[in-house]
Amino acid sequence: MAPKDSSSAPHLELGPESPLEVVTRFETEAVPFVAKANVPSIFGKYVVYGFLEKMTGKEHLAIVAGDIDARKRVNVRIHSECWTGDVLGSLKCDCRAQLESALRFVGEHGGIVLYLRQEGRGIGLLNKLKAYALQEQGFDTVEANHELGFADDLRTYESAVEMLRFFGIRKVRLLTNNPRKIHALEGAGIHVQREAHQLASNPYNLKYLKTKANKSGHMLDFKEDPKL
Ligand SMILES: Nc1nc2c(ncn2[C@@H]2O[C@H](COP(=O)(O)OP(=O)(O)OP(=O)(O)O)[C@@H](O)[C@H]2O)c(=O)[nH]1
Ligand SMILES: [Zn+2]
Repeated sequence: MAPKDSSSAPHLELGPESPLEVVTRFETEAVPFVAKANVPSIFGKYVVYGFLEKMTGKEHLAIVAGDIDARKRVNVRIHSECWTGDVLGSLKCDCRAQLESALRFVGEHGGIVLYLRQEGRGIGLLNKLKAYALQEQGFDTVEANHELGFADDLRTYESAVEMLRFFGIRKVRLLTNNPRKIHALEGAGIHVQREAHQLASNPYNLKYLKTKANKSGHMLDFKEDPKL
């Protein structure tokens, strides 16, 4: 079956696949592709593909650099929205540093940054601010979520999987320290080779990073600065 709007489908080198898989790729109703445009940025030149998660109305983005050859392993970063980090440059987390590093990496080597609109590990920005207020009273990231009645991490990666399928991608070099992202993709049949994605810590995010490592299973290798 032909894509609904063949002019908007990406120009990709695709590997051999069954007609069923082709249909599946273009009939992804849950998170359909909506629009794309060139976006040159201070980090590189990208084509930004927009997708709509119909169930929630969330607008997810695939920030693509270079030509994607879906027969090969593709560099991918899955980034969850963090307004405080991404926009404000907050030092309380490592999000902005990771986003910039990933954008530069794919800008140089080719690949995709999936920008998922699941702020605050899925609790939303206002609840994240409430969690930050609790953290000022001594709670760590996980305890603050629990205090507010949320689980540790509400995020899911089905939309990321659908977006990767849109591009026909089956093998990724995933820039992450988060085992949940790896399990989510592998559970969906995508082969994952992990690329560590750890940036330098600072005095404001050290506790946050240690909580990631100690409570959320993140694969972080701390070289503690004795001055911190
Ligand atoms: N609830 C909550 N969310 C936070 C806090 N600090 C940062 N976040 C959110 O955590 C998410 C970080 O997502 P990612 O950049 O994908 O990072 P990650 O899940 O730690 O995994 P990797 O960076 O891939 O290893 C963003 O949605 C942030 O808004 C916090 O204190 N509480
Ligand atoms: Zn952040």
